[in-house]
Amino acid sequence: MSIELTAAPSLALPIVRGATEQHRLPRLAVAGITKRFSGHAAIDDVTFSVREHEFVALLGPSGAGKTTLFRCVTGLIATDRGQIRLDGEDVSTLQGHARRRIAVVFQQFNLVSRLTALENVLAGRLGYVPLWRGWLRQFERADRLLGLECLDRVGLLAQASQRADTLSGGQQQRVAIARALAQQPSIIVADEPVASLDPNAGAGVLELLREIARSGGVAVICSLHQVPFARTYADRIIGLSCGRMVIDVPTQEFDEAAYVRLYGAQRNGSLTPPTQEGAPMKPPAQNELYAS
Ligand SMILES: Nc1ncnc2c1ncn2[C@@H]1O[C@H](COP(=O)(O)OP(=O)(O)OP(=O)(O)O)[C@@H](O)[C@H]1O
Repeated sequence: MSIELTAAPSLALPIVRGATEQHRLPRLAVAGITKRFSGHAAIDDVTFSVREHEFVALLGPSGAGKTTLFRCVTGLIATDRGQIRLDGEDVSTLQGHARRRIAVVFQQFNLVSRLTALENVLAGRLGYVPLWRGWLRQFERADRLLGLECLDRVGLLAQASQRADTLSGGQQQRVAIARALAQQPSIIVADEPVASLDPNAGAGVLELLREIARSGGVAVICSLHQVPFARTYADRIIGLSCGRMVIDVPTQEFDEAAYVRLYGAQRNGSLTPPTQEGAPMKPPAQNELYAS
């Protein structure tokens, strides 16, 4: 298929090489947020930021508060205390288009199975077109071209007219990422995006998210249960335990002590222990990627 992309709003942004941490703009800034359910703090005084071009992995045991944190960040639930800013704006005040700058990728893809890959991607444009156009699925040419560009970006241009429910799990998650890109987001919040995928498809999806962060101005924060995946793909690792943020380090500094702080003592010996306390661990071997 040959397409002319010049009419569509472009996703192509220059790769920033050599840009230091200080030069990168904070996309998401979370300051001292707390969320309680029936008096119990699911997240407690959490502070961190995610900068443009950054891929941050959020780790933590079950019940640590990862989903609650994401629900606060995406505005699905209100916090009891603290502030969340997107590109400097208070998230709780964002309306319409501005709210679409936070895109979410779910574990279960959340595609409409009877629609094509392209139609699913165009759902990412719904906040940008008049309501009646969305209902009738009558999108402008520029939106359709943008949708195709997004599918091309995730390697699925050839599947544009294929029904979503005929795609593999890995392909469906790529369509979901293309839909997120169609929102032209400042940040992509990915809630366990590889939990339903086999190791190779999962690695492909994380590689794609990392590439999106690096080559565009988009920031990515991604919760994971696979520590080796986080160590392979993330620029930075933050960790929640019992609702509190206990780790916020560049990935190469995520050592044995950090692992134990988050999860307690290792039971399966899947991560190579450091030679001395606090020393960085070796990058994981391919067969370790799904070990923990
Ligand atoms: N709507 C709710 N009402 C009451 N308690 C809740 C609610 N949502 C979350 N919680 C509680 O908040 C805590 C954190 O839950 P959360 O789902 O955020 O953890 P998680 O780290 O995402 O877990 P997992 O990795 O298993 O998905 C848990 O104790 C949970 O029971």
